[in-house]
Amino acid sequence: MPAMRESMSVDRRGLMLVLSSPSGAGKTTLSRALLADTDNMKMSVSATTRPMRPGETDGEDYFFVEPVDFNLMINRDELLEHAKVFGNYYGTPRAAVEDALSSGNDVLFDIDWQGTQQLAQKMRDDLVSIFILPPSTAALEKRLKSRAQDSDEVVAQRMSKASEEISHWREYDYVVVNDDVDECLSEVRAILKAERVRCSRRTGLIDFVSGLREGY
Ligand SMILES: Nc1nc2c(ncn2[C@@H]2O[C@H](COP(=O)(O)OP(=O)(O)O)[C@@H](O)[C@H]2O)c(=O)[nH]1
Ligand SMILES: Nc1ncnc2c1ncn2[C@@H]1O[C@H](COP(=O)(O)OP(=O)(O)O)[C@@H](O)[C@H]1O
Repeated sequence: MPAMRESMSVDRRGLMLVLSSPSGAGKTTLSRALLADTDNMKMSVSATTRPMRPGETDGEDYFFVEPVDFNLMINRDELLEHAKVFGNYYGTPRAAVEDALSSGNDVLFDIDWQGTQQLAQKMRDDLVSIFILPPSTAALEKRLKSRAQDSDEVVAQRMSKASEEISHWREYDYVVVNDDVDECLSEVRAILKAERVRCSRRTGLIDFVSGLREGY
C-alpha cells in the first residue's frame, strides 16, 4: 500500500514537482524515496551530455547523449527546458511530461534553477517547486565526498557552485532543509498532498459538486 495514495473521486490535471538543490544536498535520495511509495507519479528522465557515473543506467537515470544529438533535440523543440550545468548539457524531453500531466499523473523533476525558471515561464500553473538546502556547508561537502561518485576535482567544482545555486532559493514555492532525511521526506509529501487538491488542478470538481447538489 503506497504511503501516498489519493482518492480519485475527482479528476485532476497532473502537476510538475521540481526538486532543486546544490549538488549533494539530497535530490536523488529524496526522489527515489518519494517515488517508491507514491501513486500517480513518475520521474522525468532528463537527457544529458554528462558522462555516466558508476551504477547509473542509460534510459533510467538519464538519457546519455552526445552533444550533437542534444543540439538536435533542441532544434526539434523536443525539450521542455534545457541548461548548461557544470559544463555539461541537461534537458527535459517534452513528450513524456505533456502526456503525463494531461492524464492526471504527476511528474517529479530533479533539475537546476535555470530549468525551473524556464518551466515557471512556460507552465507556471502546473509547477510546484521545492528547493532543498543542506543543514550546513560542512555536511554538504561530507555528503558529496561520501557519495564517492565524483573525483575530488568535481567535488571541489560543485562545492564552489553551491553558493550561487543556493542564491536562487527565493524563486521556489517551498524550501526544505534536508537534515534528517525522513523528516524532510515527510515535508515534501505534505506539500505534494496539499498541491494535489488545489482547486485549480481539479478539472472534475464542477461536475462532482453539481452531482452532489443534485442529490439534495
Ligand atoms: N535544467 C536542468 N537541470 C538538470 C536536468 N537534469 C539534471 N539537472 C541538474 O544538473 C545538476 C547536475 O546533476 P547531476 O550531474 O545528476 O549531479 P548531482 O546533482 O550531483 O546528482 C543538478 O543540479 C541537477 O538538478 C535537466 O533536465 N534540466
Ligand atoms: N539527510 C541526509 N543525511 C545524510 N546523508 C544524506 C542525507 N540525504 C542524502 N544523503 C547522502 O548524501 C549524498 C548525496 O545525496 P544525493 O541524493 O546524491 O544528492 P543530489 O542528488 O542532490 O546530488 C548521498 O550519499 C546520500 O546518501
